[in-house]
Amino acid sequence: MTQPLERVRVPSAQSETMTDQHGRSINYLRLSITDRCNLRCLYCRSCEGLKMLPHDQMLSYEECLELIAVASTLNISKVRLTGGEPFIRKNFLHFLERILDAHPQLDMRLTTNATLLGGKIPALKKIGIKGLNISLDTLDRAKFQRITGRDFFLPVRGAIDQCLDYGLRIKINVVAMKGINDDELAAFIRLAENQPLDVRFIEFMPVGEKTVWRPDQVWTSREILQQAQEVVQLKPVTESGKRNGPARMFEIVGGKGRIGVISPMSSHFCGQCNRLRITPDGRLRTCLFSDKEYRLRPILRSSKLGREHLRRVIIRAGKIKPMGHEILAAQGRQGSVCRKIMSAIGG
Ligand SMILES: Nc1nc2c(ncn2[C@@H]2O[C@H](COP(=O)(O)OP(=O)(O)OP(=O)(O)O)[C@@H](O)[C@H]2O)c(=O)[nH]1
Ligand SMILES: C[S@@+](CC[C@H](N)C(=O)[O-])C[C@H]1O[C@@H](n2cnc3c(N)ncnc32)[C@H](O)[C@@H]1O
Ligand code: SF4
Ligand code: SF4
Repeated sequence: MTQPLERVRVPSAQSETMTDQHGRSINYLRLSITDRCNLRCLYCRSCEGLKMLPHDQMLSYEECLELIAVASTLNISKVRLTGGEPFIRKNFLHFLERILDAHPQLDMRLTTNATLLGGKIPALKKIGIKGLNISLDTLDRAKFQRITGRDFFLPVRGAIDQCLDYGLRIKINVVAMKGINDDELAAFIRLAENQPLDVRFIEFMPVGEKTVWRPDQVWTSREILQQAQEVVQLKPVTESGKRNGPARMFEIVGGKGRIGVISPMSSHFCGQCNRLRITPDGRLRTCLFSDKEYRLRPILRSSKLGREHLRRVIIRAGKIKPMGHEILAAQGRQGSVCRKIMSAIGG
């Protein structure tokens, strides 16, 4: 249950670490810079007739920079840029440069479908990007077209090889779906065995009111790991120090890369959740699964309300961040857990 915002006390220190009512430290922001995408992935935004945000409702790069500046005063040390497809937004590379110029210490990450990466990899490297999370749910060209609605498998596959040539660290995100890509486990394992990259299988989540998700399509992490162990020997990666996120990673004995699982459906990691999300129209979403959002854009655009006000709203909202698995449990096993679609949240 959430508390009304006005009852939450906010300390007035200039730089502070955010901790929520469950004792979770918040130090990671996922900033979605667009709801637009050149793919139509069936698990994310397959529905026809999607309404896109008008441009004037999307945060400008200046407003995003202001948000990142405010986040850095709250000891947010990691910012992931996502979308929609972030590379679809004009002057995105220049925006990345501006972020790193202003915040050289920031751990800045990107999640992309890699369709538009071709030719940009040397520039990314020069800007100081060390790695990319790339979505790829199949190693088969025809199936790629069936899942994403577009025939862009070859450019994506090429971009992954080019990233590796340039020494960028690659994590491949595979949405694990029974009846769709569960016949490709061995092929993905071979990819991680032969290349120095991570392949992470994400359990299919029922996000978006028109989701095509069905419970019988969830290919669980437990099943994936059991099946993987029939193909290769796996050694759990034990995290030294603080937990780095929801993925559980495994080395492939004798291989170059690793495989991992992200299990939002079967073994929730909400107790360690350290993240906030900002939607492209500047709404703070404190949990992926909760449609409760806090409108930051009017504050950013106000001539009267300043940075301190923005900080306070973020701190107050962060304080009452929900436990997403409780929302999922309350929703039952049939429908979607939240109304907004993934491409409008950022994953
Ligand atoms: N339910 C839930 N799913 C998440 C959360 N974070 C990530 N995921 C899922 O995992 C996917 C992969 O996330 P990425 O964008 O690659 O980011 P990440 O897992 O934080 O990546 P790293 O920081 O590299 O570990 C997301 O798109 C979501 O589908 C979370 O907080 N809650
Ligand atoms: C919304 S996309 C945005 C970034 C970029 N367009 C991409 O695909 O990497 C971020 C991540 O969300 C994941 N995702 C989208 N819908 C999902 C769902 N229903 N269940 C699990 N993961 C999902 C995608 O696989 C992707 O890795
Ligand atoms: S998962 Fe990414 S690439 Fe696929 S439709 Fe969603 S936003 Fe686009
Ligand atoms: S479901 Fe919500 S609380 Fe749980 S890990 Fe995801 S964002 Fe965090």
